[in-house]
Amino acid sequence: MSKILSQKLKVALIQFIGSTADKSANLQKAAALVEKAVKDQPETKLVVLPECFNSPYATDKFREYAEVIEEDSPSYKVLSNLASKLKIILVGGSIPELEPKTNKIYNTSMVFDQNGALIATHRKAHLFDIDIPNGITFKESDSLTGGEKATTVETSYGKFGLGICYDMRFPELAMISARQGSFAMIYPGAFNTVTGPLHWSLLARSRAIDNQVYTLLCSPARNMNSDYHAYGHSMVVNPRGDVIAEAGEGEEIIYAELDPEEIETFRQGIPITKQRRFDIYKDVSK
Ligand SMILES: NC(=O)CC(=O)C(=O)O
Repeated sequence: MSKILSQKLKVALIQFIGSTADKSANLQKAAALVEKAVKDQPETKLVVLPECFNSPYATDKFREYAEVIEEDSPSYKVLSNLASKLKIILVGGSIPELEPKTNKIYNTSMVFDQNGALIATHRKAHLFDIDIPNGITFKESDSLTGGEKATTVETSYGKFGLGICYDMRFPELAMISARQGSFAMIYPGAFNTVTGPLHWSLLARSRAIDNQVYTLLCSPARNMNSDYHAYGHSMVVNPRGDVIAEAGEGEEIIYAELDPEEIETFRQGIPITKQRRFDIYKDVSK
């Protein structure tokens, strides 16, 4: 049987502050760090950037920083060039996207392959509208529109599912991708100092063990000069639910090796992927 991940895959998650007011400086910094990640550990083949990696994470700023997704838009150009120059799969965190036909704004992740081709986009499907008394109030739907699809990305190594931040609270997206044969779920995400300690690691581990896949969460580093204080703690969780790499709160690049044997071994030991009772819950399994 062919493996869902074709070979061992070294990944890097770039946790950094890209939320300053100067978008082009944020973009240049992201590019420099992606180059550094691959230079420091040349076997790295997949790199992930954080949610809103080149703009403030603020509902009143999304429109100002938004880009149309097309070949000559600034983020597209930089990410595509990096991916082809470094011969990596690049999960470009997310950016505010302007859809020119409807004038709507989305929170969108672009993924590029080793040739610099855009192979997927995912629009954050579940908007972060929450109100925790004495905690945090945030309403992405003040300026954003939610995406309409689950996203599974096909690469030369195998498939992975892609969600953005709040999407990870909804197990269905991960379940759909895992059942399509994904080896990992990747979530650029910016939890905060209220919800991060509560749920970040728990959700990463839950999505991993629900589906026996790797889970990769890539956060911005904490910026105390911005209004939104990202949690940090970018992490990689293996299919058994162990955190195998974790950042602190500051700027940091973390690495991990994803191993197809590990997926197979965990799945053989606890064979939930073969024990599903679709006769009972077929209505939620598609
Ligand atoms: N920022 C988000 O989209 C989600 C988040 O912070 C949370 O779910 O908590």
